[in-house]
Amino acid sequence: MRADIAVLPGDGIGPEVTAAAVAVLQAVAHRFRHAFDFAPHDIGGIAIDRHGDPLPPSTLAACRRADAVLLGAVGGPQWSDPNARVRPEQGLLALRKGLGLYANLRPVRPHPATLGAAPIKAHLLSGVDLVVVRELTGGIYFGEKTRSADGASDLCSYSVAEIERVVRRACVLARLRRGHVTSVDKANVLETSRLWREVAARIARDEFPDVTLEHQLVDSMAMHLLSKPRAYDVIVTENMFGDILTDEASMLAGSMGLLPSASLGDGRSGAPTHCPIDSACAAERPAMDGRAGVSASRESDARDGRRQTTMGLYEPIHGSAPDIAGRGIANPVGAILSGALLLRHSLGLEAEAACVEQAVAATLEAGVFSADLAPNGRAAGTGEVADAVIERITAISRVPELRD
Ligand SMILES: NC(=O)c1ccc[n+]([C@@H]2O[C@H](COP(=O)([O-])OP(=O)(O)OC[C@H]3O[C@@H](n4cnc5c(N)ncnc54)[C@H](O)[C@@H]3O)[C@@H](O)[C@H]2O)c1
Ligand SMILES: CC(C)[C@H](C(=O)O)[C@@H](O)C(=O)O
Ligand SMILES: [Mg+2]
Repeated sequence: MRADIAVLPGDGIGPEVTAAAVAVLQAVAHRFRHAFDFAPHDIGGIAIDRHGDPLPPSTLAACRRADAVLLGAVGGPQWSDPNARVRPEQGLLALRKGLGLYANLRPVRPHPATLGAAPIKAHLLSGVDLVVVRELTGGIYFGEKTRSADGASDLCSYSVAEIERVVRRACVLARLRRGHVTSVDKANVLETSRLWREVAARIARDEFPDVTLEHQLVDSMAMHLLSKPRAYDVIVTENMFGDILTDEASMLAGSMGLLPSASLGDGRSGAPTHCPIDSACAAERPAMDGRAGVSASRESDARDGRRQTTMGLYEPIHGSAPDIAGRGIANPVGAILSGALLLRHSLGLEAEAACVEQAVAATLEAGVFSADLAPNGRAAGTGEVADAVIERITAISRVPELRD
């Protein structure tokens, strides 16, 4: 297969983890005889420095043309002056909005080998397997912002249609997992949350009678996520709650550096609407330790009849980590697993995606840990972790069921 992948390394550790993810995707292309073209483009702080714009029109146009976009991270102290006219983060938000990527999937499946790095008791973590579906192009992030001498405001608004489409995505995903959706809101205080709850309840009742929906207030959700994380399957929530809850959820896995994400819309403009999550949902399952394996994913292919793919943006959930940038010590696993999601959701390459996920799992099992996971032990650098994954891609691809 030929594929054009736009690569947006961004700032801080973004270029370091993106280079690792690209190296892994190149190894996949080599092993499975694909031709992936990687074209770098500026976004974020570096784009402000070079173009005066955190999302230059040339970057957005290249992303629109590409089959998929791989992004590192944006931001950093040099662009964080509160009075700055433009900020790196605006580039990322404009990209998500510009590409219509309203559903952000953030799978959380702690690997047994990294449980020791998590600040939560290990017995609470084994078997945790959840996906947060974060609404990504609405809410307070995109409402009108005002600032005057005596105050400031950020408007939070949601339309019915914005809530319907993301809740539908979550329900479709749940249907192919354990059939359970937790909708998170703040309906005891916010009007947008009361609408969210009403719409979520209607969609689940009318369109997904086979899915169990529960509602949870975001403050107590933050607590339950740590005290009973195994209770959750699919969590759907608005933009800002999803941002905060997923950084919290990274502590279930052991590090911010471990979690990948896929941001999806309805496909290219003009293309028929379909749900890429249909085919990808079961495939979220092997994300960290390969327990469900390739055969489960192939079963899902068979159910779907054919692979469904869509353009998407793939990025680790972490930021530019200015405190460790430039030292070659960042954990590239979140970026590498984002590359696996890219193979699955945008290129329809399930066996290749599972191969990357299994190679990451085998790397962690072998104790190849970056500094965030091995504070007192011998830590592997960013490139060493990537090399270890690449080595295992070759080894895993000798397993008969993974041969193409
Ligand atoms: N998607 C994105 O581009 C994105 C996401 C979050 C934050 N940011 C930006 O990043 C900048 C820094 O934000 P922050 O410090 O709040 O969050 P951060 O995610 O950059 O870092 C939080 C902590 O996690 C650690 N960390 C993050 N990723 C890691 C990795 N791969 N390996 C090892 N350790 C890792 C960092 O060292 C830091 O201690 C800000 O400008 C923020 O806006 C960007
Ligand atoms: C950098 C920032 C705009 C971004 C967000 O809040 O969406 C980040 O925190 C994330 O989680 O991707
Ligand atoms: Mg965030």
